[in-house]
Amino acid sequence: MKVGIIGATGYGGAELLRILNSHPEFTISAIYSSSQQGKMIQEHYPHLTGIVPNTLEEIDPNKIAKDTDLVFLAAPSGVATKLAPSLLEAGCKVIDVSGDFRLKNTEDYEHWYQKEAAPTEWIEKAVYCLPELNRKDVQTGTQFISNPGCYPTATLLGLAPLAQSGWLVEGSVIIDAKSGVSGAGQSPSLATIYSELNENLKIYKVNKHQHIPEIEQMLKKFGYSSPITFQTHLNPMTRGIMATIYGNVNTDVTEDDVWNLFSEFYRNEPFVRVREMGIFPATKEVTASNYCDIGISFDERTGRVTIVSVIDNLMKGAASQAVQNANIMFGFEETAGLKFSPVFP
Ligand SMILES: NC(=O)C1=CN([C@@H]2O[C@H](COP(=O)(O)OP(=O)(O)OC[C@H]3O[C@@H](n4cnc5c(N)ncnc54)[C@H](OP(=O)(O)O)[C@@H]3O)[C@@H](O)[C@H]2O)C=CC1
Ligand SMILES: CC(=O)N[C@@H](CCC(=O)OP(=O)(O)O)C(=O)O
Repeated sequence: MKVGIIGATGYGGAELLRILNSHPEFTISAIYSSSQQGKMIQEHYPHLTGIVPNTLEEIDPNKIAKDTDLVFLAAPSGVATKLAPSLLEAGCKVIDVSGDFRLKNTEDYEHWYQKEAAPTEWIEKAVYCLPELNRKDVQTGTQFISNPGCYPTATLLGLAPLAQSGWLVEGSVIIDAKSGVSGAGQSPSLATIYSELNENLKIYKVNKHQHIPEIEQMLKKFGYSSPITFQTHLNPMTRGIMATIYGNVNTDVTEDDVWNLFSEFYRNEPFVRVREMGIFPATKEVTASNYCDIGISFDERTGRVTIVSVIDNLMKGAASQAVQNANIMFGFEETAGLKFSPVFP
């Protein structure tokens, strides 16, 4: 299967290139850039020297549809809104890693992203797929997948077992999340320069993060309908997200119930690893992999469960999850090209 990457010069695009370069089913047929056409990818990313094809091409939807079976869109929000419809109309399959097609309610998108939403007919066509929770929504013939956000991936995988169990007390969920700086992409900003980031810890987008409605949209489907408190922090590290999630459970629930729930829920999931009760994962334990690792503790004094969920934001939070979705879309083994272990230390 021939695949192309739009946004190959970005961090998410570079990870897509690295993964797809050794994928057993997909062959990279073209890489595209809106600003560096004709340049070679190694001029931008020396670590990708040797990858073929290496010349960045202009973005022409009709040509892309001729040259590829599937295109990954890894561009800033607002770009897919304009580009995805023409790629889809030209006959391409598309996986978009931006937030443009995740929210089914266009008013939510416009409120939280402060951008014009895509036309409703295309939003309806987009299948939101966090594989462990939504793989059944991808049918034979699905042409368009909207890849989940990085924070929602960590948060929803952490919360799904409890949210679906019906044990969660409405209104009790609080999520305290931290991300490495690669989550902000490659474009420099004041917040991401070394002198502002190093030896510092900053909370940002307090009660305004654009991933809040995405998390709530899924939680509602699980039967948890209250608004959540969700806060994000910029941590002085390159990769990784840790979502620390708190929620109260009904009074008759025990620690064993919580443990059995999580271990059963993820028993057959190749990319979710639940630690023993009271053992917690660290971000480095998933670096450069498609894993989401989860730790749980139940405090019987407060009736509160603490869940810690870690992912690599560029991998399970973006590129490797997009490849997992591509495997599902084409009916390949879901783990194809993704079975590598994390990099440590
Ligand atoms: N970083 C992360 O951890 C995650 C990112 N995402 C989302 O993935 C997307 C990509 O993120 P990331 O790789 O970090 O971002 P980067 O800023 O690192 O890269 C984005 C790339 O998009 C391309 N681009 C910019 N404008 C346009 C345009 N008008 N048309 C086509 N391409 C354009 C640029 O390449 P060029 O100029 O060569 O075209 C650029 O290299 C974003 O929507 C982001 O929100 C989702 C989950 C996690
Ligand atoms: C550290 C950091 O800045 N992270 C970014 C993640 C953005 C992202 O992935 O954006 P979409 O999923 O909405 O496309 C943020 O918090 O906005």
